[in-house]
Amino acid sequence: MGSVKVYGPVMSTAVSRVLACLLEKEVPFHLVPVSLAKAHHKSPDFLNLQPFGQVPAFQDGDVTLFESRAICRYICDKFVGQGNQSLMGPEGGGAAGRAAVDQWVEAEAQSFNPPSTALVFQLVFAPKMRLKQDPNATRDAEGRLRKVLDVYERHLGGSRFLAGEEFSLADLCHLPNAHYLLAETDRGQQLLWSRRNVARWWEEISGRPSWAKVVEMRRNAAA
Ligand SMILES: N[C@@H](CCC(=O)N[C@@H](CS)C(=O)NCC(=O)O)C(=O)O
Repeated sequence: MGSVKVYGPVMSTAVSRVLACLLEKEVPFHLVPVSLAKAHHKSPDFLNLQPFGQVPAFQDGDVTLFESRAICRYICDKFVGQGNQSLMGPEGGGAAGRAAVDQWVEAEAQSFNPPSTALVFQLVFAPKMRLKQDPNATRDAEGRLRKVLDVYERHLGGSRFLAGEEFSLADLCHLPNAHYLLAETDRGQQLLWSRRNVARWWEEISGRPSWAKVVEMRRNAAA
C-alpha cells in the first residue's frame, strides 16, 4: 500500500493542519507540491481533486478528499489503531467525548478561523505579497477575534484542553493560524499572551513534536 498524498504547499494553513494530524497519527505521507503562484490549484487536473480550486487535496488509494478538517476526521477514523488514539475523544468517551471534540472543531472553523485568517492575511501575507494592507479590515478582524478569545479564556480556565483533559483534533485545528499570529505579528502576541489560560493552552499545544515537525518543514520550504 502506497503512502497517502497531500497536495499543496506546507506554508498553507489548511495543508499544515492535515500534516499535523498525519504526524500525530504516525501515518507516512507524500507531500505533492502545488504552486499557488503559478495557479496550479486552478488547473483542470487539480480541479478534479479539489473542485473549489483550493489546497489541500488528499488521496488515500481510491479515496480523494478536500476540506482540511474533514480530511483530519477521515485520518483519525481510518488509522484508528495507530499513533495518537485520543484525537477524536478520550478512550471510552463514547458519543459525548466525540461530540465535545466536534463542537470545538466547529468552533474553530466557524468562530476562530474567519477573524484569525483575515488578520493573518492582513498582517502576514499582504506585506509578503506586496499588497496594500486594509486598516479597517485589520481592526474589524481583531475586534472579532478578541471576542472569540474571551470565550476561549473562560472555557480554558476550567479545562486543560478545549475538549477536556486530553489534546484532541479540536486543539490541533487551531495550530496553523495561531502559529502565524504569534510567530509573525506583534498584535497576535498581544491578543494571545494577554489571556492567561489561552497562553498556557498555546504553550502546551504548540510544543507537540508533530507541530514542531510542521514548523521545521515550513522553515526548510522557505529556505
Ligand atoms: N476550508 C478549506 C480552506 C482551504 C483554503 O482556504 N486554502 C487556501 C490556502 S490556506 C487556498 O487554497 N487559497 C488559494 C485560493 O483560494 O485560491 C480547507 O480547510 O481545506
